[in-house]
Amino acid sequence: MYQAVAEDAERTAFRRAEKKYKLYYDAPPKSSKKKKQSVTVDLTEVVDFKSILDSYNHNGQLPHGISLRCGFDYTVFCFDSRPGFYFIPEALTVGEQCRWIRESLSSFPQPPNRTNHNAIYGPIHDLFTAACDKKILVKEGISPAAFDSVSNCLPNKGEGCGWKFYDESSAAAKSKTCKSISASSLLRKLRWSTLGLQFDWSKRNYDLSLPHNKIPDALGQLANRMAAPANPMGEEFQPEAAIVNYFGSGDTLGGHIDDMEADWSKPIVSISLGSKAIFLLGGKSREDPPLAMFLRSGDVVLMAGEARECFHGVPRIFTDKESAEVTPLELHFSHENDLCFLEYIRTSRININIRQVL
Ligand SMILES: O=C(O)CCC(=O)C(=O)O
Ligand SMILES: [Fe+2]
Repeated sequence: MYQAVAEDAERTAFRRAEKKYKLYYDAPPKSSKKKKQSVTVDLTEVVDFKSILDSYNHNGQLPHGISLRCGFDYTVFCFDSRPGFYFIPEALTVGEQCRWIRESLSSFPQPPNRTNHNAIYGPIHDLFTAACDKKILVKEGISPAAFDSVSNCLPNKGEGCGWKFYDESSAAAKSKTCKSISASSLLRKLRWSTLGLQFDWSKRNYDLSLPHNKIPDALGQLANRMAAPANPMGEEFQPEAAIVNYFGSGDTLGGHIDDMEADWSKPIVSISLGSKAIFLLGGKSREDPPLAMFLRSGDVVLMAGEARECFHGVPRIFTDKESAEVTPLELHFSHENDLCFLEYIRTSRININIRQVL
């Protein structure tokens, strides 16, 4: 039975590629002081658009099967075998990357935007600030007398969810008698937030009846500027929704197709921030062997037209110091007020993908 499941899991070319690049650890070290070592992966087949850009700028040459789209104020690469897919390396300046990292952590998870935490805790306000301030989220419902010392309590705007942030010291007592979780571990477990028209993960569709704010104008403008190569006739792209994915070490995004938007000629504009990742771009069937490529902080990918029908996913992010390639972000987040952002992004990746839904 187990054998059958294992074989099933490796059945398709897409699954095999996911498995090839996924993070595995060597057997645990004998001495507990030694850091656990990740298994070395053969990365020779991973397309590296950064080095393609460098050598193109140096000698004007491109590898076989990759071409350039001209006429934009940024460099756009395409795969000849995947029409509708566009790769814009280094599309965002470091300053822009830091701006969107800040927004992704401190404002995008704010209600009415929903996150993966909604299902358990209801809407949570100010998670990032609470994590920086080392607060604890505590389930309400025990004797308030025990909490005379509670200070700086954030207002609980939950829909009857009964969870509130408390200072660590006051929560220590409270946690003995009821459920609690630290804000920093909630931040680590943040996997997605949804902006604009709300995507309902349980139904895998947009729920237009859910309360929502328009996606921020500046994000819409950025998406529109980046979407130009996928809008050759200059048609309007209406950024109506965005899904923000948060990845920590070992997190992956399994192969999928985004098929809940009405007009597939419109691009999905996908922005990478933080640690380097491997992106797999398959074909229309999971049987088609996917192309693997690195995604770095500041890269933008567009999927439009035929590429909208292609399976894709993220089997790996690199969080070790040598491979994450986040030094420019570290230098930018050097002010003492930025320590929380710095600490988060050193070992995490954020992806913002912006969509026209209707
Ligand atoms: O994280 C990425 O680069 C891809 C995200 C994605 O495909 C999605 O959210 O649908
Ligand atoms: Fe996707």
